[in-house]
Amino acid sequence: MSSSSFCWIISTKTSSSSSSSFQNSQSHYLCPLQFQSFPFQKSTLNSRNYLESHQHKNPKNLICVNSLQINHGVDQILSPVTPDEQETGEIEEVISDFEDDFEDPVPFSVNGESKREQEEAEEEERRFKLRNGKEVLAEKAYLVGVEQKGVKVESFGIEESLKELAQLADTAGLQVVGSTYQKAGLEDCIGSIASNDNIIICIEVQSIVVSLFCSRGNSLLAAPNPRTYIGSGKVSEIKSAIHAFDVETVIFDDELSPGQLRNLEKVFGKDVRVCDRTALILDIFNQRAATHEAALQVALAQMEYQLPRLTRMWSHLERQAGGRVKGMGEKQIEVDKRILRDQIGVLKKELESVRRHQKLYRNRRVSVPIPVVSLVGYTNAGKSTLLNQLTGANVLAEDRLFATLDPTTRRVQMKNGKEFLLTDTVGFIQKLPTTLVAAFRATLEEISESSLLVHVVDISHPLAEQQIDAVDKVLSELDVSLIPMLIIWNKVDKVSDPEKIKAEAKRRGNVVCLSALNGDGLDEFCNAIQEKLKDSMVWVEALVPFDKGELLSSIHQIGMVERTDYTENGTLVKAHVPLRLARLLTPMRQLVASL
Ligand SMILES: Nc1nc2c(ncn2[C@@H]2O[C@H](COP(=O)(O)OP(=O)(O)OP(=O)(O)O)[C@@H](O)[C@H]2O)c(=O)[nH]1
Ligand SMILES: [Mg+2]
Repeated sequence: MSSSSFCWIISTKTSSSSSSSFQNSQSHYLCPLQFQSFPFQKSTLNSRNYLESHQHKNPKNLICVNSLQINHGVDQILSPVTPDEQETGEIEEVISDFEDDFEDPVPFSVNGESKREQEEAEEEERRFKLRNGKEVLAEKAYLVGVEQKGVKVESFGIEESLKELAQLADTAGLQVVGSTYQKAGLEDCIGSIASNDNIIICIEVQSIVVSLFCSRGNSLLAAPNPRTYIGSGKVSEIKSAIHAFDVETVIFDDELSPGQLRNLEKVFGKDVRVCDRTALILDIFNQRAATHEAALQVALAQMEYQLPRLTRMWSHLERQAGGRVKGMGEKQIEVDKRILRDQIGVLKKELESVRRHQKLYRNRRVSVPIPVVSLVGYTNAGKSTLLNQLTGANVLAEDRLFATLDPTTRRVQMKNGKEFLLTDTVGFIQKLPTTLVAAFRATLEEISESSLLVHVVDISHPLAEQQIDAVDKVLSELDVSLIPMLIIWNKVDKVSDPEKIKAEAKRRGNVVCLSALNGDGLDEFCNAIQEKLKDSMVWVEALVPFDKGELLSSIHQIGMVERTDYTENGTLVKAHVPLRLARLLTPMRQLVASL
């Protein structure tokens, strides 16, 4: 084993003081380690990708230990051992200490070369993604997040937020090649070995490579850096990642100021696009907008986002003029901003006219006073699946973020013949950009005009509670707090203990468990809707003349009739009805009073 064990130190310093300090102290460690130094890799990159890009080994033989574990990682793996202990079993035991974080190692391939080639081909194949029905080569994206000191992580942790950002990037058709974040307390985690350095240590033990990696760039950010949002160590780390993986887009998990965006673009170079979560979401919305109204809303939101960020023209002009030509650039940028402002004005007018049209349509619908129930919830919670299941609609429902952008309304007929309208609309997400909420305000107006909100929760999601908080936050911005709400715990078929979840739902009240996918719990859902709607209805007693038969059937269809008596002047009805129907019945209610 000793003959096959060696260590790679990837260090920011050339032949590396870290390598020699490591080498000096290694004689009594595990086995004689051979060192190979690679200058200026400075990242907490996924070491599998790093080694893959440098073609050292079949990367499937890598085991990665993340930077948090490096403290005990170095000590344990490189702890002094006697020659007798240099047996496989001993080594395996060391490795198994980390097994929670290890990926299953794949046996080393004898035919490593061809396997790697095949994997490279597969990797290249995976880069082809469908975008607007066309196959395109996915851009390579690198994700960056920041966990700020003192800011209570009230909802999503930084790792979960980055995971979601990766899903968003995938939805946008990008290929995520790595990610990093800035967090507290890692600066001394590799102690004397790399006190001034960023290093990745990879140790091959038999056919398995254990890789330890750490970066000084992980130091704590007390507050976002006003110039670059992240610290300078992190900036250099990302630059290295850009080189190592040929990154084309760097995506930040938080909204960057125009200045930060500009500075980062300068540092990372002209071939790298820098964007933030907001721009990524806008891009997804742009790809997915199916109706004219949605397309206009997204275009408007994109332009408003771009206006303060117009930077490209600067550098383009500077290059053309062979240096910074202040007056010229300023003039051009002002011209560009004016053009953009004009376009925004045109879009706003067009959008207004589309909305007027929509409102007319909605008002026509209001004249049939069927209660409107709106589905709201986190993206991917199952809203469209529920609408499809209840109404036989064919709304696109898929395991992707933001599958739905445009509202769809369908009539639901319950078993007892009662009816309501169910509206499915755009899902919410944490850190939803305010520009986007504003742009979609008109779409979301549907929500504010409904009699009941149904908050659909994916209860099988590990972050269900945090998603609920994120949805409540957006709803509070929409001023819909007066509308009654029913909570649905969807995807109960996916949880490990459905009975426990159902018992908890019962204990809380106001919560219905169901599976929109297989239809379990739909009857309870409809009953709960009816109960809730009744709460939002008003009690009326009206004498409906015989020639107003259609009103009587509306009362039966959408209201809850307690009693009917036939008199010689018409039908005396006592019922709960939606407010709008109650208004239509006003003259007939007065007739009762005069009886
Ligand atoms: N197992 C299981 N999967 C479900 C259930 N409901 C929905 N899904 C799946 O969850 C994914 C998302 O469903 P959608 O209905 O598109 O979710 P959505 O809330 O409309 O999402 P957006 O339109 O993105 O806001 C799809 O793959 C569905 O098949 C359920 O009850 N059980
Ligand atoms: Mg949907």
